[in-house]
Amino acid sequence: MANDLSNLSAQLPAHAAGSSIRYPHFINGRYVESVSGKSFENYSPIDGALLGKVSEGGKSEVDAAVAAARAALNGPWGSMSLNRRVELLNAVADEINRRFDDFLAAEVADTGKPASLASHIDIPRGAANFKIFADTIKNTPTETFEMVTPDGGDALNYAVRVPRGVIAVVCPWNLPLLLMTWKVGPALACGNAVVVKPSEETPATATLLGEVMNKVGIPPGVYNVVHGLGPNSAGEFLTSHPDVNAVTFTGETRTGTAIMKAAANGVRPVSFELGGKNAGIVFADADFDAAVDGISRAAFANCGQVCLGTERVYVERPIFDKFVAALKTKAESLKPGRPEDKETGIGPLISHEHRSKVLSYYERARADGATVVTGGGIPNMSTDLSGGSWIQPTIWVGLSEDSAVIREEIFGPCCHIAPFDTEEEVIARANDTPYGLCTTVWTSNLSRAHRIAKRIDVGLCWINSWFLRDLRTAFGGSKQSGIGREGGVHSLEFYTDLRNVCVKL
Ligand SMILES: NC(=O)C1=CN([C@@H]2O[C@H](COP(=O)(O)OP(=O)(O)OC[C@H]3O[C@@H](n4cnc5c(N)ncnc54)[C@H](O)[C@@H]3O)[C@@H](O)[C@H]2O)C=CC1
Ligand SMILES: O=C(O)/C=C/C=C(\O)C(=O)O
Repeated sequence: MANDLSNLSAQLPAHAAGSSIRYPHFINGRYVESVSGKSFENYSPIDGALLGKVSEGGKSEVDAAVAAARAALNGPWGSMSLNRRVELLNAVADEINRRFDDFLAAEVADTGKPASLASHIDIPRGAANFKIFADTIKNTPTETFEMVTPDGGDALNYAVRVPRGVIAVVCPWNLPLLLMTWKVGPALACGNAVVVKPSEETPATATLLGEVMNKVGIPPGVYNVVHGLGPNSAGEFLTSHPDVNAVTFTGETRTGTAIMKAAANGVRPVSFELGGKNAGIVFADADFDAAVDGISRAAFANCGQVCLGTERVYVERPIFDKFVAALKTKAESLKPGRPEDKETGIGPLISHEHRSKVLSYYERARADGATVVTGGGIPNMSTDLSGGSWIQPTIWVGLSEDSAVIREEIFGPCCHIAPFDTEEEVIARANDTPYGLCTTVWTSNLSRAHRIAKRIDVGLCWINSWFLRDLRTAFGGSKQSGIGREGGVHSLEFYTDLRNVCVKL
């Protein structure tokens, strides 16, 4: 039996002193190790130190978690009133806020991101994701239709939402708490039970959330966490488990393809938010400073590890040189450093493996003839941080549109900037990608902004902004960037079945 996780928050700050954390599964309200005793190591992106050992789940753990979820649905959770469920989810949000510092420490230990970023975005959103869907499920009506029956009588149709059942929640490592709760919040609000498979890189916050669930009185089995890897491991076993009713996933398009095949067995619905190669478009009439600031965030925030990020920037020719120079200044002002330091402007990548991938694109850009405006390599770090997966924010110009650097998702702090001359041309270039997640357009001409929004093939179009989120709105990607929309009532569409009841009067 693993240590119970009241120890996790106590252990995380102790990382500096060299202690090792255990990350157990959370199944049926209890922290447990794998039956096999297997585990894998988890390293700090900051300095490469061993953070701890994560239990490696297999078929037994997935079976146990799915069975616990099913039992909860057949037991107290399934019969709980909507009001009580909503009360409990609000209590989860309050408890995350009460333990804000513990979640912050866990998220920062996992990802190495600046604490200033996590405390503004990741942790507040972790709590908000429970509150918003508690509100949504309580306040969203369903349809009713009166009808005349063939015999001239009356009938009344009304729809009721019923939970889908056991939901598999497969998560990535870039925004671990935010993205996991973006799925768990609505899934539970709709009355489902979940089995979460966190990314192998970021086990902490999903594990810690188990404590919160127990503390506020969520019944055992409603929220389960099984750690492990993807293929031939917990991820694959979970998504192909016959008693899972639906799968929600955020991550790479290739992984989405594998999960979709697994979900096809048993015809289970999927909700996918996948990769992107998003374009940023800046017109000469834009508020220049706001555009530079917005594109800088879109390219470099979270060390470029945001699926909504911008790796292709198109700038109208009259301001091209000035824009490149200004973005260079921004990139060079982002100082890498310890998450807790106030001056830290950029964290490390998630792992050395991911850094090798990003660096391979940095090499590729050079080979394809790019001019490196800034960056292009690994920054000099102090000895204590030299084992981390640090990388320089990087800007290129001069690549042709068929370079892999322009076409493939890199998921690092980098962008290519190209000049454009006409609206027509830039729309065509922005749309020339198999992806369709989002775009960010900067202009003071609102007619043009609306025209572009209509013609860009994306799920999300930000005008004079980026990553401005209203959680009631539809969120998701077009083309190979995803299937379905979540957010507000759209999440209810995925996490419930709508049952029509027809009453002959
Ligand atoms: N939000 C996004 O769009 C993200 C994109 N990425 C991109 O994906 C690349 C690979 O990163 P990964 O962490 O390996 O992403 P991934 O998409 O392979 O993994 C995400 C999650 O899926 C699980 N998984 C992997 N294969 C699976 C399978 N066959 N069945 C079920 N679950 C499976 C993983 O264990 C993890 O929990 C990165 O280099 C980055 O470019 C990574 C993270 C987030
Ligand atoms: O829901 C949000 O606000 C953010 C979502 C971001 C991703 O899905 C991502 O970076 O993978």
